[in-house]
Amino acid sequence: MVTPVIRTVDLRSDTVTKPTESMRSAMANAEVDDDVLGNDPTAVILEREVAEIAGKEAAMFVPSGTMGNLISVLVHCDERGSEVILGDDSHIHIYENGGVSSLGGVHPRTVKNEEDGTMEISSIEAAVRSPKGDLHYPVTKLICLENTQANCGGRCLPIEYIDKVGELAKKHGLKLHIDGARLFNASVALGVPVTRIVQAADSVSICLSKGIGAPVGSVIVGSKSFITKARWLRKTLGGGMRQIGVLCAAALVALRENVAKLEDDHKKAKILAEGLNRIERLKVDVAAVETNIIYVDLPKDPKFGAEDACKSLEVLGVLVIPQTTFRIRIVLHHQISDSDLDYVLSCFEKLFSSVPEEKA
Ligand SMILES: Cc1ncc(COP(=O)(O)O)c(C=O)c1O
Ligand SMILES: C[C@@H](O)[C@H](N)C(=O)O
Repeated sequence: MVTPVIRTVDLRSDTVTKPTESMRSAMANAEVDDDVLGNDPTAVILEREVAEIAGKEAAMFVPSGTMGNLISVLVHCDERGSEVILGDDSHIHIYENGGVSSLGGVHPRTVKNEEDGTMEISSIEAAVRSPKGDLHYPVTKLICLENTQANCGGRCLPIEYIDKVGELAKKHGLKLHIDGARLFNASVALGVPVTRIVQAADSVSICLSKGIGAPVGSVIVGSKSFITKARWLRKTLGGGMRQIGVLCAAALVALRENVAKLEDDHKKAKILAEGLNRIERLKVDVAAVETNIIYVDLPKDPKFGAEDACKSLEVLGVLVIPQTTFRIRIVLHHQISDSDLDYVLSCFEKLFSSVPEEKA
């Protein structure tokens, strides 16, 4: 008999949040206009606000972080035979369908992501290929970082590190892009303003639809000339949108109301990580939980791996996703309550406190 679901706690990602009442009201009342034929007035307000938050000249709303990264890479890598240096566990390389290559013809040159989300600076420099180099080689145009680094567990890149990569980029005449899908999480966790974190970057893609809970969208920031080129590319990719003020209004509410909630997401993540780590058969690197992402390592039981555990947790109403064969990813967000945490812990205890019955 299937245990009745007592409640549903959705920890699959911070992309699962539902628009708040204040967002829905703002959406309903948004001032709008055609953003292809002119400028949607609410989009203009949002773009100005995010450009100021990031300390960059200009900004542009895009429907997804994937499109934000793609446009940014393609603006910087505007010549055939261009190469981008990025982490081997970066979202651009792993989860964006190889768009930089398949759509942009840009060659990815991966460098190992360390556990803390960085790439060794010496390895980045060794990967740079110069236009004066060997006839066999593509030409490096861009370095991409990711802050926080999602696949390393939401780790924050230190400011000093980003500045050093920026210096390296300048030394070799390269540009620096930051995939800032969870940049607000990094800013809150580091206690450093967004402007300072991205100071060395030529462009940044900032998700509004993740931790701060907008229903849709990201914003890319950079110089005025970067955004002018980006706007053309967005249209080329079919991203020219009409009355986007409906979406931008919700994003403005997210910016103004939800950045302040991120610290609590991080606190909840730490509490849940500590609780899970107390369950004997589970292992969590609690010290590595810097923001809202937790990795839970399961016993290496081929009869009950991450996929099986996620299915069993789903029956209890806890929604999480497998990260690897024996690892589960949990992502906290502002619509998770303290009592949800207690319930999630009880479900993991129910599942893992006893050694599973030999499966028939
Ligand atoms: C680090 C990172 N970058 C980019 C993206 C892409 O954002 P979107 O899902 O809006 O395309 C995501 C996840 O969604 C992400 O986790
Ligand atoms: C899976 C990935 O694309 C998404 N950005 C997430 O973290 O949920």
